[in-house]
Amino acid sequence: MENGAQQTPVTATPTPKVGVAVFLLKGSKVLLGKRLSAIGHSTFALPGGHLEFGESFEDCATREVKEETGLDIDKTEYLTVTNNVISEKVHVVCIFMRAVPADPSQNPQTLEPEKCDGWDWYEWNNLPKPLFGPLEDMVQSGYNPFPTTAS
Ligand SMILES: Nc1ncnc2c1ncn2[C@H]1C[C@H](O)[C@@H](COP(=O)(O)OP(=O)(O)OP(=O)(O)O)O1
Ligand SMILES: [Mg+2]
Repeated sequence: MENGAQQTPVTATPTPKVGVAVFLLKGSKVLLGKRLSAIGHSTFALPGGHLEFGESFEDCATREVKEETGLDIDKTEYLTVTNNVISEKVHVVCIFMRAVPADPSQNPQTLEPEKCDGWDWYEWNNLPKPLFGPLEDMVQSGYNPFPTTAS
């Protein structure tokens, strides 16, 4: 959000927000970046952000990945939702989506350097540490974002 129009006044009662995070998958790799935002500082997280008023989950995923990495995505689909009480003041219901890069040769760019240290592809079986709390919880629970291959 650029203009801050939807920001909650500091005096208001905290309310849950809706976040959308995207498992951008390339082969057996996933795109992660080290967060520089206050929430989850120095942890590795998926691209994503807050759902804007009137937006679909798919459009939010497409917009946030483009804003943060410059990448265009394809085959965007809903995966799951988690409820994250991150601190006394931060409660985010996070919608997890899955997508693939529209052009696998396109490299991610660090378009919001104040929010992310840089993007890279990581093997799902060799993820960097520490992961962003909500993502770590999913990994610990055995969650796998990759499509199951037909046997
Ligand atoms: N990888 C993730 N796992 C779980 N929750 C996530 C993940 N990424 C984001 N979220 C949730 C928690 C975040 O507080 C919330 C918003 O994402 P965040 O990256 O902090 O916003 P943003 O600054 O990129 O977007 P905006 O400009 O829309 O506020 O979504
Ligand atoms: Mg973000």
